[in-house]
Amino acid sequence: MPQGDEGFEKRTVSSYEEAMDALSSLITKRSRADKSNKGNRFDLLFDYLKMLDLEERISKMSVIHVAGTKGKGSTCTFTESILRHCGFHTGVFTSPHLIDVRERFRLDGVDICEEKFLAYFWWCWHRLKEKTSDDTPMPTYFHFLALLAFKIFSAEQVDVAILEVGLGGRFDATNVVQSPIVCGISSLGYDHMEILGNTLGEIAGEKAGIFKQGIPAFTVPQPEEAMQVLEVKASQLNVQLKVAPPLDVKLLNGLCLGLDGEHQYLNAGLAIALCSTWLQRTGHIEVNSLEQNSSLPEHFLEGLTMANLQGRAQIVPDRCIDIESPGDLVFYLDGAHSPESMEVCAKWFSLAIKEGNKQKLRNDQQDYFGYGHETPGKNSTQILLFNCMSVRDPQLLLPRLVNTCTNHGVHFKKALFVPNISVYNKVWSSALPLTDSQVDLSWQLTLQKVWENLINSQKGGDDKNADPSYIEGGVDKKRCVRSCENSTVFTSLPLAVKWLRDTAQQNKSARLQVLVTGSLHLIGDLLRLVKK
Ligand SMILES: Nc1ncnc2c1ncn2[C@@H]1O[C@H](COP(=O)(O)OP(=O)(O)OP(=O)(O)O)[C@@H](O)[C@H]1O
Ligand SMILES: [Mg+2]
Ligand SMILES: [Mg+2]
Repeated sequence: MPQGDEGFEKRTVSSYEEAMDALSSLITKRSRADKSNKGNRFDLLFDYLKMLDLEERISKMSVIHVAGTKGKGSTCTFTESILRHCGFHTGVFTSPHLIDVRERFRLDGVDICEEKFLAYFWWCWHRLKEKTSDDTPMPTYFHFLALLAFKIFSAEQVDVAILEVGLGGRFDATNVVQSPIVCGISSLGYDHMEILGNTLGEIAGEKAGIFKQGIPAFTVPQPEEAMQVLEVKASQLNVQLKVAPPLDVKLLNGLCLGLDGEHQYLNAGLAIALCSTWLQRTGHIEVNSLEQNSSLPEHFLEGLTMANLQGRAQIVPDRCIDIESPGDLVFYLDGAHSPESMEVCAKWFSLAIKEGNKQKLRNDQQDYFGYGHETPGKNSTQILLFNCMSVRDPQLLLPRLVNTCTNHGVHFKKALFVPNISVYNKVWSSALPLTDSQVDLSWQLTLQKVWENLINSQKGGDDKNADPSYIEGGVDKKRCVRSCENSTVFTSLPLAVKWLRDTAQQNKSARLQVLVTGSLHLIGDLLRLVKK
C-alpha cells in the first residue's frame, strides 16, 4: 500500500467502476495504430516517470523483459512461477486481461487485490492529472497501465519484476527499463503488421529493440530470417544472444506443465533460461550450475508444473449442464489469434479431446478427469465458437485451424460466429447484454462465408450452401441472423451459449466439445458467462 512517504494522500476510496471509467477514458482508437508519432509518444514516458517519481526506482528494479509474437504471457507466467517457488517475492505485468484489468498485475502469482489496486491507481491518476498539460497530455491507456505496474512493483518492493512487452518492443512502454537483468524473445511470427512491418525480419527488428548494451538475452529456435536480424541487433549492442532449447519432456519426471499444449515446451525452455540467468546474475546460484541439463532443480519443477494462466489451452465444463450430466458441454478455450497459434491451438484441441484430459481444472480445486474419453452411448461432437478482430485475416486463420484439425481426424459439426461483448473503448462492464438489435454483424457474416466455402470445398467443391440467403429450417430465426448448413451467426455470445446448452440438454446422447478461439476478448466474455 502506498505510504505517506510515497506522497500518497488520503482520498475517499472511489469505487472500482469509477477507476474503470477513468481508465477507459484513456482509450483512443488512434493510440493503438498511431504510427507516425510513436517515437514521440515513447519519449513522453520519461516525463511521466518524473511526474510519478519513478525514475530512480525503475533503475534499481530487477527486471526480466520479454518480447515476442507469441508465447510472451506464457513465458512470463512460467518465469514468475519458477522464481516464486524459489522463494522470491515476484511481480509480473502481462497483457491483455480477460475479465478484470487486475489480472495484468500479479504479486506473488496472485492478481493484485482491489484495495491495493485502487490505492495505486488513484495515486498515479491524480498525480498525472495534476502535472500533465496540453504539451504533455495524459498517457495513453497502455502507457498508463505500464506506469502503474512500475508504481506497484516498486512500492511493493518485489525481488523481481517480470515484464511482458505490450506491442513490438522498441517503442513499447515497458522499454523505458534501461538495465534489465536478462531479456527474452519468444516465438516470432506474423502479427500487427500494420504497425510492426511486413517481413519477419522487420518484426524481429522491432522486438530486438528491447536488447540493452551488454545484457544477456535468450530466444527460442526461430525461422532463419528472424534469427539473422536478432543476431545482428545483438552483436551491435554486445549482447550475448543464446537460443534456449525447448524443454525436454523427460526432465519433468512424468509430470505435466501447468500450461497445456506442445508449444509450451518452447516457452518453458525460454523461461528456464531466463530464470537461471536471473539467479546467476543476481548472485543466487553459481555460474553454470544449471547448464548441465541432466535434471531440473525441485523448485523449477514446481514452478513449471504449477504455472497457471487463464484462457490458454484451458478446459472449462459448463456448470449449468455439468450438475446433471457431467461432460456433456465442455468449453476448450484458447486465445489464439495469429496463423501460427491457430495451428498449435488446433493441435492441442485435437489431442485434448482424444486423449481425455487429465489436467487439473484450473482455478478449481476439483480434479478433472476424462471428459475427453469416449463414454458408451455418447457421441462426441465438436463445435467451433469463433470470432476474431477485423484487422485479422480469416482466410489465413480459419484454414489453418480446420486443416490442422482435419489432419488429426477432427471435424467440426458446426461453427458459431458471434460478436464480442467487450467493447473497444471500455475496459470493463458489469452487465452482459443479452441481445442487441443494433449490433453490426457484417464481420461475423464474412467469417461465416469463409467458413462455408472452406467446409464445402473440403466436402468436394459443392458450395451451394454458401449462399447467404440459405436459412436452415429448424433454427429459431429470432435468435440468430443466419444459419447455413455448417454454421450459424448469433447476435450475441449469451445466445450462442444458450443454444449450446439447449442442444446439450435436448440430445442426451451427445456430448458437445466446443473449441472457443480467435480472440482473447471472446475468451474473457465466455469465462464471465460460464464461470458464474
Ligand atoms: N511459442 C508459441 N508458438 C506459437 N503459438 C503460441 C506459442 N505460445 C503460445 N501460443 C499461442 O498463443 C496464444 C497466446 O499465448 P500467450 O498469452 O502466451 O502469448 P502472448 O505473446 O502473450 O500473446 P498476446 O499477443 O495475446 O499478448 C496461446 O493461447 C497459444 O495459442
Ligand atoms: Mg500479440
Ligand atoms: Mg500476452
